[in-house]
Amino acid sequence: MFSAFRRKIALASPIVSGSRSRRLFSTQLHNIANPPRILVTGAVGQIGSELVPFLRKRYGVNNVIASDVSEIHSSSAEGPYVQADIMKFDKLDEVIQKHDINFVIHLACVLSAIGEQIPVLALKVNTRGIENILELARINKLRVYAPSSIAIYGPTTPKDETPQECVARPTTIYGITKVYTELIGEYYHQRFGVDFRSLRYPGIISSEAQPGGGTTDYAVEIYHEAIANKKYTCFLKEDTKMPMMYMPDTLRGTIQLIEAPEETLTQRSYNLTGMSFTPAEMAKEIQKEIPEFQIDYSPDFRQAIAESWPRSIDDSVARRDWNWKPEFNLSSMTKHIISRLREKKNLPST
Ligand SMILES: NC(=O)C1=CN([C@@H]2O[C@H](COP(=O)(O)OP(=O)(O)OC[C@H]3O[C@@H](n4cnc5c(N)ncnc54)[C@H](O)[C@@H]3O)[C@@H](O)[C@H]2O)C=CC1
Ligand SMILES: CC(=O)[C@H](N)C(=O)O
Repeated sequence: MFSAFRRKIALASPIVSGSRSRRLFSTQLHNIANPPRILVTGAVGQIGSELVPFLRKRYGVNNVIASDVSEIHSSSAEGPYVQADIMKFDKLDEVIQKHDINFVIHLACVLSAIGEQIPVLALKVNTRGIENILELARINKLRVYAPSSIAIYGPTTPKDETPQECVARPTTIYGITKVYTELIGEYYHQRFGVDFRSLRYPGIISSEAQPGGGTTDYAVEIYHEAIANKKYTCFLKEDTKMPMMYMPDTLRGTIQLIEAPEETLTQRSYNLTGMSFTPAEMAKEIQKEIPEFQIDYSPDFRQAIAESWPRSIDDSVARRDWNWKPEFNLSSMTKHIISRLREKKNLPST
């Protein structure tokens, strides 16, 4: 009876062993003759709006299909775009078949601050989204990259130089869903051979795209306000140190991980960081470029979230396994962003 049951299950969902499946599911991304066919979910968000053009430059415009629940897509991301809700399995399946997708970059999510305002939305979008993507990956033999976050860590995690492997008991709904993302991704990898990879991004800072409702958003808003109004009211206390990374490093690190040969990887989800600083340190750096800039502080509910996360991250395992090394620090990023924002607004450089 048991063997009949096993045969039935095997027919319904063809399970393959880890090593064979890794060969089956892996696509050599840098193979020019056979480029990947990538679906990016959440493509309209902060990371997607810069990652999509970056991927298109590397793999070809028509090989990267941007998608989001939103009807509108960024003007900078010109190329194929599909409106698709991550909760709708059949619609996603249709897009995958129609565009011959073999790799999903899953960015659709609800970030930490919005997550604490509407926990049930974050819970649904962030868990059902990854479940749908992984199940589609299992059935269609797709690769999956889905970012995690420093939000997987919580108050009982070591705060400084948080190691790759340590206690991950977050207190935000967003963090809980990110732990789930990592674990379910690892399960699909071990059980079904899906090539699942992830990076635990710190706060991502960009000059081009606006943040989408996170706790680290102050570190993006501050530059825009410094240029527009020469002052900023920060929603975190001045001494709240957090791990961060500039977008060009994020894009480079993401490509490095997704293109890394399978045999070099010792993890499915890697710690990653660029720098760590406080709002006061960031303000000081901005004042070197804009001496009149003023900052004041009015901490809100996001202070408690920030205090539950690490102050700095140990990403030595990523450095060792696939040669990760950030290029920007607080000073070089600040100079770069301010000159970029001035350029966009046709303002003189000093
Ligand atoms: N931006 C950051 O600082 C960090 C981001 N990450 C991760 O990177 C990924 C992308 O983040 P961001 O671009 O910053 O987020 P974002 O909030 O800017 O963008 C998320 C996108 O998902 C879309 N979306 C929401 N619900 C959807 C649904 N039901 N169906 C389809 N699309 C839906 C939104 O319309 C939005 O365009 C997420 O997994 C996030 O957890 C991790 C750590 C830091
Ligand atoms: C660190 C993150 O995951 C994100 N930027 C957030 O603040 O929610």
